[in-house]
Amino acid sequence: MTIAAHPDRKALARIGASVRERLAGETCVRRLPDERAEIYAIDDFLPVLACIHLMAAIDAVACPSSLIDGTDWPDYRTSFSGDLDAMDTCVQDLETRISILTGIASACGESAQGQRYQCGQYFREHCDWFDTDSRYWRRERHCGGQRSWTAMVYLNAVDEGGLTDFPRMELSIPPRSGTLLLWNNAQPCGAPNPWTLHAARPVVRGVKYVVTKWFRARTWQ
Ligand SMILES: O=C(O)CCC(=O)C(=O)O
Ligand SMILES: [Fe+2]
Repeated sequence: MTIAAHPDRKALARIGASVRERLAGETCVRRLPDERAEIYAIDDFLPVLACIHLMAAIDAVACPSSLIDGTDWPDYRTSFSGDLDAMDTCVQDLETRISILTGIASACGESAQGQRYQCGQYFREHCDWFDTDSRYWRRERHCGGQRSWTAMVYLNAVDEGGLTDFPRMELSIPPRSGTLLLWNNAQPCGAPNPWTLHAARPVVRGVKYVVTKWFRARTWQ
């Protein structure tokens, strides 16, 4: 596919530039050391009490995780997950913090999804951007289109394992309570960025909790 042909490319290039500019002015934000993808970490993004509340909220909704393409590959994503209550004030506070930081309208974000990995559980290598040649894209293109940025907050530290790896760049991020990881799923030109391939490695000791917000190029519905 030529660069110009990627769906939502112009919107993604515009969103990328405005988030980049905004983050550049934030001293608390550190960019991970690889030019091939824009990945940022912000420590102490969420207070401990909010993390504790959100872990309990995840326990209340967690069911075996599914995959966006609707396939049932039992070994691909073994975690438990669920959409968090949009009326929960902690969830709203998290969403507001992310929108203030990034400047991306909350309306472009999918429901906040909580995820729990128990011992041995993982999420194998995947990209968060959509494969626009797939069947599921016929549905997703009408629901806000391509994914722009991913914002994921770790709610706790894990005794062993549970790292988020970007294997194509040899980056490894250990979970830490309250740290936000933020990455652009697109390249500066707005085409999907294959370097953003990532995985949640198996938890070896402990339990891991995260909340993920995936943003779209347009309003999510
Ligand atoms: O749990 C992780 O470290 C990664 C989760 C993830 O890839 C996602 O929510 O899209
Ligand atoms: Fe992901």
